Amino acid sequence: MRTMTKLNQPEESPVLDAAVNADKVALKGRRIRSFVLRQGRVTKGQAHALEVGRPKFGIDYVPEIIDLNAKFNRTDSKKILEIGFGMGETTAKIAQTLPECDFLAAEVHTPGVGALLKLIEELALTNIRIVQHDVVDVLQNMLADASLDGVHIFFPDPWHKARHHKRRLIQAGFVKLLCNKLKVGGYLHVATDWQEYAEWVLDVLNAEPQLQNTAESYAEKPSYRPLTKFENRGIKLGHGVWDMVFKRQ
Ligand SMILES: C[S@@+](CC[C@H](N)C(=O)[O-])C[C@H]1O[C@@H](n2cnc3c(N)ncnc32)[C@H](O)[C@@H]1O
Repeated sequence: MRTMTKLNQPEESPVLDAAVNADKVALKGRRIRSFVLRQGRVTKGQAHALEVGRPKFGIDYVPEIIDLNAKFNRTDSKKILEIGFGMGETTAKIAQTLPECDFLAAEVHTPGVGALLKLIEELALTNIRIVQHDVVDVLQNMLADASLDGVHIFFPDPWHKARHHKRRLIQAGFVKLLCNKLKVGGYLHVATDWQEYAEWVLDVLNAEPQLQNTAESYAEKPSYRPLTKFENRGIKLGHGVWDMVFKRQ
Protein backbone atom coordinates (compact mmCIF):
# COMPACT_ATOMS: atom_id res chain seq x y z
CA MET A 1 0.00 0.00 0.00
CA ARG A 2 1.25 3.47 -0.83
CA THR A 3 1.96 6.00 1.86
CA MET A 4 0.28 9.33 1.28
CA THR A 5 2.22 12.53 0.95
CA LYS A 6 0.94 16.02 1.61
CA LEU A 7 0.16 17.97 -1.53
CA ASN A 8 0.22 21.69 -2.16
CA GLN A 9 -3.09 23.48 -2.08
CA PRO A 10 -4.28 24.88 -5.44
CA GLU A 11 -4.11 28.56 -6.18
CA GLU A 12 -7.36 30.48 -6.51
CA SER A 13 -8.18 31.00 -10.18
CA PRO A 14 -10.47 33.88 -11.20
CA VAL A 15 -10.23 32.64 -14.80
CA LEU A 16 -11.51 29.21 -13.84
CA ASP A 17 -14.27 30.74 -11.71
CA ALA A 18 -15.37 32.93 -14.64
CA ALA A 19 -15.35 29.94 -16.97
CA VAL A 20 -17.38 27.91 -14.51
CA ASN A 21 -19.94 30.70 -14.20
CA ALA A 22 -20.20 31.13 -18.00
CA ASP A 23 -20.63 27.40 -18.39
CA LYS A 24 -23.31 27.39 -15.72
CA VAL A 25 -25.31 29.97 -17.66
CA ALA A 26 -24.83 28.17 -20.99
CA LEU A 27 -25.91 24.86 -19.52
CA LYS A 28 -28.75 26.26 -17.41
CA GLY A 29 -31.40 23.63 -16.91
CA ARG A 30 -29.04 20.87 -18.04
CA ARG A 31 -27.04 18.50 -15.90
CA ILE A 32 -23.80 19.58 -14.25
CA ARG A 33 -20.81 18.84 -16.47
CA SER A 34 -17.41 17.54 -15.33
CA PHE A 35 -15.55 19.81 -17.77
CA VAL A 36 -15.36 23.40 -18.96
CA LEU A 37 -15.02 23.71 -22.73
CA ARG A 38 -11.90 25.76 -23.38
CA GLN A 39 -11.13 27.31 -26.76
CA GLY A 40 -7.54 26.01 -26.89
CA ARG A 41 -5.17 26.62 -29.80
CA VAL A 42 -5.08 23.92 -32.44
CA THR A 43 -1.58 23.60 -33.96
CA LYS A 44 -1.03 23.08 -37.69
CA GLY A 45 -0.06 19.46 -37.08
CA GLN A 46 -3.19 18.84 -35.01
CA ALA A 47 -5.40 20.54 -37.62
CA HIS A 48 -3.94 18.27 -40.30
CA ALA A 49 -4.43 15.21 -38.11
CA LEU A 50 -8.05 16.26 -37.43
CA GLU A 51 -8.73 16.58 -41.15
CA VAL A 52 -7.03 13.38 -42.23
CA GLY A 53 -7.39 11.19 -39.14
CA ARG A 54 -10.89 11.94 -37.90
CA PRO A 55 -12.68 10.20 -40.80
CA LYS A 56 -10.56 7.07 -40.15
CA PHE A 57 -10.36 6.98 -36.36
CA GLY A 58 -13.20 9.21 -35.15
CA ILE A 59 -16.61 7.94 -34.15
CA ASP A 60 -19.38 10.54 -34.31
CA TYR A 61 -21.58 10.86 -31.29
CA VAL A 62 -25.00 9.38 -32.08
CA PRO A 63 -27.65 8.58 -29.48
CA GLU A 64 -27.85 4.94 -30.57
CA ILE A 65 -26.00 1.78 -29.53
CA ILE A 66 -22.88 1.09 -31.59
CA ASP A 67 -21.25 -2.26 -32.36
CA LEU A 68 -17.74 -1.97 -30.91
CA ASN A 69 -16.50 -5.07 -32.76
CA ALA A 70 -17.55 -3.49 -36.05
CA LYS A 71 -15.90 -0.17 -35.15
CA PHE A 72 -12.56 -1.92 -34.54
CA ASN A 73 -13.00 -4.56 -37.27
CA ARG A 74 -12.34 -7.47 -34.91
CA THR A 75 -14.26 -9.56 -32.41
CA ASP A 76 -11.58 -11.21 -30.27
CA SER A 77 -10.11 -8.09 -28.63
CA LYS A 78 -10.76 -6.60 -25.21
CA LYS A 79 -12.59 -3.29 -25.41
CA ILE A 80 -11.33 -0.57 -23.05
CA LEU A 81 -12.90 2.88 -22.62
CA GLU A 82 -10.54 5.72 -21.68
CA ILE A 83 -12.27 8.79 -20.31
CA GLY A 84 -10.70 12.25 -20.64
CA PHE A 85 -7.44 11.41 -22.44
CA GLY A 86 -6.15 15.00 -22.46
CA MET A 87 -3.40 15.17 -25.13
CA GLY A 88 -3.46 11.39 -25.56
CA GLU A 89 0.19 10.51 -24.81
CA THR A 90 -0.81 7.87 -22.26
CA THR A 91 -3.56 6.48 -24.50
CA ALA A 92 -1.13 6.06 -27.41
CA LYS A 93 1.56 4.45 -25.24
CA ILE A 94 -0.89 1.96 -23.72
CA ALA A 95 -2.41 1.13 -27.13
CA GLN A 96 1.11 0.46 -28.41
CA THR A 97 1.92 -1.74 -25.39
CA LEU A 98 -1.35 -3.70 -25.63
CA PRO A 99 -2.00 -4.29 -29.36
CA GLU A 100 -4.41 -7.09 -28.48
CA CYS A 101 -6.80 -4.56 -26.86
CA ASP A 102 -8.97 -1.90 -28.50
CA PHE A 103 -9.34 1.54 -26.96
CA LEU A 104 -12.36 3.79 -27.27
CA ALA A 105 -11.01 7.17 -26.16
CA ALA A 106 -13.39 9.96 -25.10
CA GLU A 107 -12.41 13.63 -24.82
CA VAL A 108 -14.19 16.94 -25.39
CA HIS A 109 -11.15 19.16 -26.00
CA THR A 110 -10.36 19.65 -29.73
CA PRO A 111 -6.55 20.20 -29.49
CA GLY A 112 -6.35 16.96 -27.48
CA VAL A 113 -8.32 15.07 -30.13
CA GLY A 114 -5.96 16.48 -32.79
CA ALA A 115 -2.92 15.53 -30.70
CA LEU A 116 -4.06 11.92 -30.27
CA LEU A 117 -4.96 11.61 -33.98
CA LYS A 118 -1.44 12.83 -34.76
CA LEU A 119 0.06 10.16 -32.47
CA ILE A 120 -2.14 7.48 -34.05
CA GLU A 121 -0.71 8.38 -37.47
CA GLU A 122 2.90 8.72 -36.27
CA LEU A 123 2.85 5.38 -34.44
CA ALA A 124 0.66 3.64 -37.05
CA LEU A 125 -1.80 2.55 -34.37
CA THR A 126 -4.93 0.70 -35.44
CA ASN A 127 -6.51 -0.02 -32.04
CA ILE A 128 -7.77 3.44 -31.02
CA ARG A 129 -11.07 5.12 -31.90
CA ILE A 130 -11.93 8.60 -30.65
CA VAL A 131 -15.29 10.00 -29.69
CA GLN A 132 -15.32 13.76 -29.04
CA HIS A 133 -18.27 14.17 -26.74
CA ASP A 134 -19.30 14.20 -23.08
CA VAL A 135 -18.68 10.61 -21.99
CA VAL A 136 -21.83 10.64 -19.85
CA ASP A 137 -23.93 10.81 -23.05
CA VAL A 138 -21.68 8.23 -24.71
CA LEU A 139 -22.21 5.80 -21.84
CA GLN A 140 -25.93 6.44 -21.57
CA ASN A 141 -26.74 6.30 -25.27
CA MET A 142 -23.98 4.65 -27.32
CA LEU A 143 -22.58 1.74 -25.36
CA ALA A 144 -24.43 -1.51 -24.76
CA ASP A 145 -24.63 -2.91 -21.25
CA ALA A 146 -21.79 -5.36 -20.45
CA SER A 147 -19.83 -4.28 -23.54
CA LEU A 148 -16.59 -3.11 -21.88
CA ASP A 149 -13.66 -5.11 -20.48
CA GLY A 150 -12.12 -2.12 -18.78
CA VAL A 151 -12.36 1.61 -18.08
CA HIS A 152 -9.38 3.94 -17.62
CA ILE A 153 -9.75 7.33 -15.95
CA PHE A 154 -6.35 8.94 -15.50
CA PHE A 155 -5.98 12.21 -13.61
CA PRO A 156 -9.60 13.37 -13.86
CA ASP A 157 -10.09 17.07 -13.06
CA PRO A 158 -10.07 17.17 -9.25
CA TRP A 159 -12.33 20.25 -8.97
CA HIS A 160 -10.49 21.28 -5.81
CA LYS A 161 -12.93 23.71 -4.25
CA ALA A 162 -15.79 22.31 -2.18
CA ARG A 163 -18.37 24.28 -4.18
CA HIS A 164 -17.14 22.60 -7.38
CA HIS A 165 -17.14 19.05 -6.00
CA LYS A 166 -20.48 18.44 -7.71
CA ARG A 167 -18.58 18.67 -11.02
CA ARG A 168 -16.30 15.77 -10.18
CA LEU A 169 -16.65 12.96 -12.72
CA ILE A 170 -16.47 10.23 -10.11
CA GLN A 171 -19.85 10.27 -8.35
CA ALA A 172 -22.02 7.37 -7.16
CA GLY A 173 -24.48 7.63 -10.09
CA PHE A 174 -21.71 7.82 -12.69
CA VAL A 175 -19.98 4.77 -11.21
CA LYS A 176 -23.26 2.82 -11.34
CA LEU A 177 -23.54 3.74 -15.02
CA LEU A 178 -19.97 2.51 -15.61
CA CYS A 179 -20.78 -0.76 -13.81
CA ASN A 180 -23.73 -1.37 -16.16
CA LYS A 181 -21.40 -1.03 -19.16
CA LEU A 182 -18.64 -3.25 -17.72
CA LYS A 183 -18.70 -6.99 -18.23
CA VAL A 184 -18.61 -9.10 -15.08
CA GLY A 185 -14.88 -9.45 -14.35
CA GLY A 186 -14.11 -6.16 -16.14
CA TYR A 187 -12.08 -3.50 -14.34
CA LEU A 188 -12.18 0.19 -13.52
CA HIS A 189 -8.79 1.89 -13.11
CA VAL A 190 -8.64 5.44 -11.73
CA ALA A 191 -5.41 7.36 -11.01
CA THR A 192 -5.15 10.77 -9.41
CA ASP A 193 -2.42 12.97 -7.95
CA TRP A 194 -4.78 14.82 -5.63
CA GLN A 195 -4.91 13.14 -2.23
CA GLU A 196 -8.32 14.40 -1.19
CA TYR A 197 -9.82 13.29 -4.54
CA ALA A 198 -8.13 9.89 -4.14
CA GLU A 199 -9.90 9.48 -0.80
CA TRP A 200 -13.20 10.62 -2.39
CA VAL A 201 -12.82 8.15 -5.29
CA LEU A 202 -11.93 5.30 -2.96
CA ASP A 203 -15.02 6.02 -0.84
CA VAL A 204 -17.32 6.17 -3.89
CA LEU A 205 -15.92 2.96 -5.40
CA ASN A 206 -16.01 1.10 -2.08
CA ALA A 207 -19.67 2.08 -1.66
CA GLU A 208 -20.67 0.52 -5.02
CA PRO A 209 -21.79 -3.07 -4.32
CA GLN A 210 -21.06 -4.21 -7.91
CA LEU A 211 -17.37 -3.38 -7.49
CA GLN A 212 -14.63 -5.15 -5.58
CA ASN A 213 -11.27 -3.58 -4.79
CA THR A 214 -8.34 -5.58 -6.21
CA ALA A 215 -6.12 -4.20 -3.42
CA GLU A 216 -6.63 -3.44 0.25
CA SER A 217 -7.05 0.24 -0.55
CA TYR A 218 -4.75 1.92 -3.13
CA ALA A 219 -3.21 -0.35 -5.77
CA GLU A 220 0.33 -0.59 -7.08
CA LYS A 221 0.55 1.23 -10.44
CA PRO A 222 -0.36 -1.38 -13.07
CA SER A 223 2.58 -1.86 -15.46
CA TYR A 224 0.55 -0.82 -18.54
CA ARG A 225 0.09 2.76 -17.20
CA PRO A 226 3.19 4.76 -18.18
CA LEU A 227 4.52 7.51 -15.95
CA THR A 228 3.71 10.91 -17.48
CA LYS A 229 6.27 13.74 -17.60
CA PHE A 230 4.09 15.66 -15.17
CA GLU A 231 3.93 12.68 -12.82
CA ASN A 232 7.70 12.16 -12.94
CA ARG A 233 8.24 15.80 -12.02
CA GLY A 234 5.73 15.47 -9.17
CA ILE A 235 7.35 12.33 -7.83
CA LYS A 236 10.75 14.11 -7.72
CA LEU A 237 9.07 16.84 -5.66
CA GLY A 238 7.69 14.24 -3.26
CA HIS A 239 4.09 14.41 -4.49
CA GLY A 240 1.99 11.25 -4.51
CA VAL A 241 -0.08 9.47 -7.15
CA TRP A 242 -2.84 7.08 -6.19
CA ASP A 243 -4.05 4.24 -8.43
CA MET A 244 -7.29 2.43 -7.71
CA VAL A 245 -8.25 -0.75 -9.57
CA PHE A 246 -11.66 -2.29 -8.93
CA LYS A 247 -13.28 -5.36 -10.51
CA ARG A 248 -16.92 -5.57 -11.59
CA GLN A 249 -18.45 -8.58 -9.81
C1 LIG B 1 -7.01 16.80 -16.00
S1 LIG B 1 -7.28 16.22 -17.62
C2 LIG B 1 -6.37 14.71 -17.64
C3 LIG B 1 -5.97 14.31 -19.01
C4 LIG B 1 -5.22 12.98 -19.15
N1 LIG B 1 -6.00 11.85 -18.72
C5 LIG B 1 -3.88 13.02 -18.45
O1 LIG B 1 -3.63 12.13 -17.63
O2 LIG B 1 -3.08 13.89 -18.72
C6 LIG B 1 -8.95 15.65 -17.61
C7 LIG B 1 -9.55 15.57 -19.00
O3 LIG B 1 -10.84 14.98 -18.94
C8 LIG B 1 -11.67 15.59 -19.90
N2 LIG B 1 -13.07 15.39 -19.47
C9 LIG B 1 -13.62 15.80 -18.31
N3 LIG B 1 -14.90 15.44 -18.25
C10 LIG B 1 -15.19 14.78 -19.40
C11 LIG B 1 -16.36 14.18 -19.92
N4 LIG B 1 -17.49 14.21 -19.22
N5 LIG B 1 -16.31 13.60 -21.13
C12 LIG B 1 -15.13 13.59 -21.84
N6 LIG B 1 -13.98 14.14 -21.39
C13 LIG B 1 -14.01 14.74 -20.19
C14 LIG B 1 -11.23 17.04 -19.89
O4 LIG B 1 -11.53 17.71 -21.09
C15 LIG B 1 -9.72 16.93 -19.67
O5 LIG B 1 -9.00 16.94 -20.86
